[in-house]
Amino acid sequence: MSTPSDPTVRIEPAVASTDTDRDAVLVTENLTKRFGGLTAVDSVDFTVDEGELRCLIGPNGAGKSTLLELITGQLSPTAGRVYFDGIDLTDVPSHERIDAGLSVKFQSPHIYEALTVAQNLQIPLQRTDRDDIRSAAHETLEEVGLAGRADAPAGDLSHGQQQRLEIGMATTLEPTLMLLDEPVAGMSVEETASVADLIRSLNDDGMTFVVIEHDMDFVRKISDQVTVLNQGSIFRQGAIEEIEADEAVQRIYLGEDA
Ligand SMILES: Nc1ncnc2c1ncn2[C@@H]1O[C@H](COP(=O)(O)OP(=O)(O)OP(=O)(O)O)[C@@H](O)[C@H]1O
Repeated sequence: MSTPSDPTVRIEPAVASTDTDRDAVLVTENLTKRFGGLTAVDSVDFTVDEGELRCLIGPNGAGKSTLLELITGQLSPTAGRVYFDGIDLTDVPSHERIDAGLSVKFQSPHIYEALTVAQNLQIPLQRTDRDDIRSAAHETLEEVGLAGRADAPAGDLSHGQQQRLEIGMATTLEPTLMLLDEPVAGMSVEETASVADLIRSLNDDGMTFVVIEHDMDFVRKISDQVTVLNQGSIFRQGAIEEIEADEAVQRIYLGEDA
């Protein structure tokens, strides 16, 4: 568990979930979100262990983004709890969850187009206690394959390069868990392959991931374990081969009742 770098951040009381496994990084219990009469996330018990690279898939409107926003704190649940490293974060604001080791990259890039690539990386690094911000930014540029573009305005990068830059910005905080919402949407085959390589290499180095994705070729490249969400509930969980061969999963994607 990362220690909050900001001394003003207090995450207490530290209430361990009864269902938290020793190696579980993320546990949701009975997590529920209603929008009026619509239950977007319905009593979800979702566990991710340390070191996992879990993909979260499901048809449009299944509740994937809502679940992610409940985990990051962008949304408050109607019911249920969110535990991170055994600590109850349900009522902790989202910026404090970042300090606790939870990073998120939303679907559209959130970068500063007028700043250079290196300057963009320096922004999150200022949140850390590192005193070698310039060299840390360059290390990350190497990692995300953008070393040659350090001085280019971020707005000049391709869509795929911007996504890699933003993943790099999130990794500078050395999160315990990285959440990515459709990281390869709108990318070329080559760009998708480079993001897949980056995620795999960060995961090989020990970073835990939850990745929401529709592109099944990409899911196959990066993940062995997949969770399928349908109508707000966990529908299936298992190895990618089993999930793809599951006729009930195929039916929900066709909009048929399973
Ligand atoms: N702020 C909101 N207000 C009302 N309804 C919402 C809100 N956000 C999401 N919903 C509804 O909740 C359900 C789940 O939406 P969500 O975006 O989480 O699904 P998703 O699985 O991420 O879909 P997609 O793959 O299309 O992005 C949908 O029916 C959606 O219309």
